[in-house]
Amino acid sequence: MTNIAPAPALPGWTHTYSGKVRDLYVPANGDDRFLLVVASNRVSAFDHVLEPPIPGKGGLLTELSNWWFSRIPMPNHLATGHPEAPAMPSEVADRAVVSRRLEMYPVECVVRGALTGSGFAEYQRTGAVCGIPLPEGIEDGDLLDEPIYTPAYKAPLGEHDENITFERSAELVGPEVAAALREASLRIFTEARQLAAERGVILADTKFEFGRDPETGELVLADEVLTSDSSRYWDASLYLDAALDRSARLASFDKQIVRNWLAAHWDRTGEPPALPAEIVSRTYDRYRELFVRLTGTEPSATPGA
Ligand SMILES: N#Cc1c(N)ncnc1-c1cnn(CCN2CCOCC2)c1
Repeated sequence: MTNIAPAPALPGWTHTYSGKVRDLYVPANGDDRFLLVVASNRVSAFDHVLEPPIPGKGGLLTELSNWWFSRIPMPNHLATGHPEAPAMPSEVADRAVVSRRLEMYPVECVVRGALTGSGFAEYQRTGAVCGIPLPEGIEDGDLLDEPIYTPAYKAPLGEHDENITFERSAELVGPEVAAALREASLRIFTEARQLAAERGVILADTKFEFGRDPETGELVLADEVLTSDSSRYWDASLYLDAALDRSARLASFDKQIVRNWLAAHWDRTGEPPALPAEIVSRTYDRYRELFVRLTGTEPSATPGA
């Protein structure tokens, strides 16, 4: 994976981890109850972090995730209003959250309302996804009659997550927690899909992460929720236009522009080429379009900020 720029030093916080697109910090005073999750402007595709960053992306996705958190009726990891939460560093205030530090479950809780990507690939190989048998004849991008829960084992950074069966997830986290993860994931997906549909947007699939609060023991929704990085969203009118080819119908509101440009300009050997300015701006515009469609408002942060 491309060497990523070092995470910025933030007063009062110690950098502890960098993923493809996010950086994590713990309080410098050793308080292990909190975590700072900073969304970078980095964009990744084909397991590479690309250059240049997309100005405004981190702030927009953080705002969208927080918008969803406020509409999902279950405990979440945000430490907003916690009397002892450390201060938010002003340098990243528009693209970070101070969160409760949880005991994270090693399960990516994926819910699919349509079949594409790794789920469709597994279906083509086996006729099933995560041990769930599906009818014959499903084509890439087809909507499923009912959403399916298709968990994955959270692989270490740089490795691919591994689709697992529900039974395997129960071996990893215990049967009660596995059932609670499945129930919560399907419930949240169903409600979010309905809200998106009312706005002309198809929520095709998404990935949730949960943890256990060490103080209360409760199940807590963590990470980012229902963003363009953790989900596939399609425009409903395009999806239903049979005159369009598949790629146009499945025009997602995320980095598909980046993937398409890379597919045409990179042979997947060596490091990927830098993205042209036009691709950077068009990608931001797609993130912004989804934000406006779902929330009905413009994102607070602007790319130049
Ligand atoms: N959100 C959140 C959150 C939270 N609220 N509490 C504890 N951990 C996390 C968290 C966020 N991302 N990751 C994956 C990165 N891990 C870093 C360590 O190594 C394994 C991967 C964990």
